[in-house]
Amino acid sequence: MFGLMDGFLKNDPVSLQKDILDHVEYTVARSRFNFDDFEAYQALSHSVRDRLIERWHDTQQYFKRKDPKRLYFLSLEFLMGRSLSNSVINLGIRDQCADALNQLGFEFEVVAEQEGDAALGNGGLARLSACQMDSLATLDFPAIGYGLRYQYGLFRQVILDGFQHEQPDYWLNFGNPWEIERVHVSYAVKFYGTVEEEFLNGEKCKVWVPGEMVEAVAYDNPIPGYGTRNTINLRLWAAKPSGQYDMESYNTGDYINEVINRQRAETISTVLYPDDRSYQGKELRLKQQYFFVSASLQDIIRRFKEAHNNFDDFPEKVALQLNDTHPSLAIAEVMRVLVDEERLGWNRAWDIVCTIFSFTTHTVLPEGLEKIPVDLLGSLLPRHLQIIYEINSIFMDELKKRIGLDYNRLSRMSIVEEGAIKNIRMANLSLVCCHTVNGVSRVHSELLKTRVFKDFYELWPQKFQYKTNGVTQRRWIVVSNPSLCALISKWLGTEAWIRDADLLTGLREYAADAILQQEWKMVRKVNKMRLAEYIEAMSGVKVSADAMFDVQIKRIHEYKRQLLNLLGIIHRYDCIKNMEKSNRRKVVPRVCIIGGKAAPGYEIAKKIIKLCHAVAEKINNDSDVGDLLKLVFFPDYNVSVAELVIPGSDLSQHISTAGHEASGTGSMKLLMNGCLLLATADGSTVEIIEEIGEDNMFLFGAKLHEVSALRDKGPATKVPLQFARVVRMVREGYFGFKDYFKSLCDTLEGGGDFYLLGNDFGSYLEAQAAADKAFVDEEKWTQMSILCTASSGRFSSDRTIEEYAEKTWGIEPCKCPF
Ligand SMILES: CCc1ccc([C@H](C)CC(=O)N[C@@H]2O[C@H](CO)[C@@H](O)[C@H](O)[C@H]2O)cc1
Repeated sequence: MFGLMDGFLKNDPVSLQKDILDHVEYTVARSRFNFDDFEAYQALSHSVRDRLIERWHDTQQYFKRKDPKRLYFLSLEFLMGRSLSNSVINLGIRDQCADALNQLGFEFEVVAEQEGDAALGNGGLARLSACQMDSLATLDFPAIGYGLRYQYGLFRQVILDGFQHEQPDYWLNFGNPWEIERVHVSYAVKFYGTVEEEFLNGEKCKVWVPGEMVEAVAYDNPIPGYGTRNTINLRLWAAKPSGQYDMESYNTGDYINEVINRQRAETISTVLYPDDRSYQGKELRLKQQYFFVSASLQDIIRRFKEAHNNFDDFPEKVALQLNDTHPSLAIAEVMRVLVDEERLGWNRAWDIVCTIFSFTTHTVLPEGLEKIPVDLLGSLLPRHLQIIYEINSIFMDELKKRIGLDYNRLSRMSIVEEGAIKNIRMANLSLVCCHTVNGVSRVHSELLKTRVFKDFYELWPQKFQYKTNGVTQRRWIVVSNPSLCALISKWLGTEAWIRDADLLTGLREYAADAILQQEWKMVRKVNKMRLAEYIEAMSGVKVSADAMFDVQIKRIHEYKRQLLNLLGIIHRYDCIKNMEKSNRRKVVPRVCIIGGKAAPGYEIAKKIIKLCHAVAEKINNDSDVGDLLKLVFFPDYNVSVAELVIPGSDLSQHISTAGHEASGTGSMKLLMNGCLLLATADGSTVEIIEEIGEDNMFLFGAKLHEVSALRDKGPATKVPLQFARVVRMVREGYFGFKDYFKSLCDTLEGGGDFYLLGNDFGSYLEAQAAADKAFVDEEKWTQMSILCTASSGRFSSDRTIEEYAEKTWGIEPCKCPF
């Protein structure tokens, strides 16, 4: 087992014990003879942090010496969750830590629960970034992640009387042992001001005279690989008042205001924008985007210049990944630095920029593409607006040569959107500049080629690729489901699958093996009982671990159709109520679990959460139905809740209207844990079907190519009676709040139903009935469950990263030898 000896720090339980007690005394400053679970967590975390720092130093030193081409992953969101368990597992010292704690009278699991989530992101995109950092480290790639160190992460969801309330997530309240403040790594970031023309050695050049300066200070978060010494860096920027003092105001004795003004600077990195739908074109959001882009690029160019003095080498040493359009101001920023500061000349600068940038979009809907009002950009970043105009006019000229004067197409492709409000289309800027553009599943990329970016695909087909998302099996099996992890290793006779998920296919031959089935069922039962305990503690609802645990856990969105799930539950309840008592023994008991946050301003999504509670209130207190059906809403769904729910899930729902989910990654985590999927053929589910076969999952609903025709049919679409009935039950107040739910019902009837819930309701109920039928055949179900895990290897983020490294970034592993 690796990890016995780290650098200077030893990893045997006695050494760990000593380090923990030293940190209790000297870091946490509590008596080593009297400290509680939280202080034990702090002390252990600092002991693990020390070991991360050793590996981090060795890795960075080695990268410095080898000077490989590096990947710089720019993302405004990283949903890291907890770090303790993941770190000790990737360092290979979990058991030693548990032993050390035990000897001090503490339980590892209890201590690990003390940690709060680092929730610096909204949902899919943010968690994907975190999974990809784990794979980049494990595969020894020389990479750095850059982002923002929000003081407030994604809001805490508090449910009062069934309504979502948002509470600030001040996650740094008790400090954060997993970050290292780098006071010496800081850069000034400029805003506002004007652009002057000056002559420098006879040449005209542009000089940006800023109106405001803010300091960006680095906080480093070591990211350990699994089974390797490589530990890479996630560098997050925090805004601090800049050092420059406005002496003027001091003279006037207006000191207080001066301090308050300077304090304002810090607001830039204060809070994460919690709305993962569209862009509100808010100035603070734009300031956040430019702040982290400018600091990151200053850091990247400083590192490059330490070893190079010719920018022609830049593309050989630097690959810049734009995680959606949020960081795409980086394109204009590199141009500004290379043209205005490094004086490289426009064309040479543009050639470099077009060689270093690649772009991933995570959005399907054109209206989800980011646009920045020209006025806003012009006042905050006047030089960047000039540069984007220049990029666009050159592009438009080239385009006219290529496609002639097709004004509709020219205006569709223009980076500048004319109209009442002129906007900059950040996706178009990214498409014009980046050498590679990809969607996050095969279906998604087809939609980009045929719809969203059709014009650009026809112009530059070679730029378009797809990289189907993945998730890390380290966090989503080894950390969150240790008993399943041990069982898999036992039957495969190796732990190599933890670094090579394709080896999971080795389970296929044992899928019908009675002994494995027995052990598999046992592992799942224990995880379900743990989940049942949590449900009772959290909601007071007693659930039976023998029931089918049916889960839908993801952000609340109309296109993800949590409402379809709820209408299905109402139908199931209604059927049970109207069923002969004698027939009830044929009913498959269900515990329905729904979890997810709604963007604070997203009213319809909030009504869906309320309806879920109203329906639960009715069903869970109906002794007539008893254990046959329970509905539980999991409040404050986050990474840690997912780690608890996923191992105990029998069936999971991924029921978005076809053509709306770019990929989906929750499905992959559940698949890895042997949970069966009830799904539409959307996003990455299409590739999951190919891996595990239609007969190992429950499919339903309109196919992608059918959706637009069905929409055009509108009110003519025939909806099953059951659908009209359950909608009427809600509309007529069967669950109360009649007026409050009216607008929700209106989205489904009278020609509405944009997401085709009515059209898909029939096949949805059939799929649910098929799941019931399969569940009672334990052998069959367990076989299907084993095959899900066995076929999940392709959906490891290791495969995703290897594809990016080879086909987009052109980077090679750089494994730290010692
Ligand atoms: C605040 C604005 C904003 C807007 C969109 C977003 C993200 C792009 C939304 C998102 O998370 N998209 C999801 O990305 C996942 C990872 O690729 C996919 O699996 C999901 O299908 C997609 O919805 C974040 C923030």
